[in-house]
Formats: sequence, structure tokens, C-alpha cells
Amino acid sequence: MKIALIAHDGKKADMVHFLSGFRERLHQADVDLVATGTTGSHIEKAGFEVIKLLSGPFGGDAQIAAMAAQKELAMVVFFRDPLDKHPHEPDVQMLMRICDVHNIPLATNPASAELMFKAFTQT
Ligand SMILES: O=C(CO)COP(=O)(O)O
Repeated sequence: MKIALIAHDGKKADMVHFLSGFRERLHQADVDLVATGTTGSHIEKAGFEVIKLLSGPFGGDAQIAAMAAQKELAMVVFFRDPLDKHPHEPDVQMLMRICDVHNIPLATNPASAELMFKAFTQT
């Protein structure tokens, strides 16, 4: 099972904190993590194995959208920062739209991500 992880700059610490709480369960559930570039670097530094794509503003969101459209992802976790502006907002909207088009579970905050992770990593 492959899970995509994306966090805007103001939410990267939240992403690492969130993942750290699921370290054991992720390992047991044999989950592959894929992330946009800078998010991936933060996750890697926290000791996780992760496939890093391009940074979000350089096309990383679009790469993840393509994976979602090709049904390669079990879910997408995208911790957006609603209090900041993003030059690649059209890509962000496109990714969320593609998730809805293809009915891919999309969590945009830790509370929803926790519910989905618990469901996906149930043993
Ligand atoms: O910009 C992002 C999501 O829109 C995230 O990209 P990075 O992980 O490269 O910072």
C-alpha cells in the first residue's frame, strides 16, 4: 500500500509529529511512503524511508495527482496551511480535485489523517 504525504511549510513539523505517532503501525502494515520533496526530506530526517518527488511548487503536487489518477495511492495526506499563500495554488486545487474525481481518501488535517491511518493500519 502506498500513501502520499504533503505538508506546506507551516505544517511540516505537524506532519513529522503525526507520522512519528504511527511509526510502528506503518511498519507493520507494510506501507510505502511517497512525498513531495521538502516534506520528504523532513520525514526522512525523522528516520522514515520515503520516496521523494519534486518539491510542491516545482511540480510535486502534480506528480502526486498523477499517481492518484492512476490509482497508485491508497490515500493522500495533505496538511495544508490555510493561513499562508502559495504560488502553486492551482496545483493544490488540482490535486484535491483529482482525489475527488477518483475517490481517493484525502486527509487535510491531523484529526482526519488519524482516523484514516487507524483504518488503514488495522491489524
Ligand atoms: O508545496 C507543497 C504542497 O503544495 C509541498 O511541497 P514541499 O514538500 O516540497 O515543500
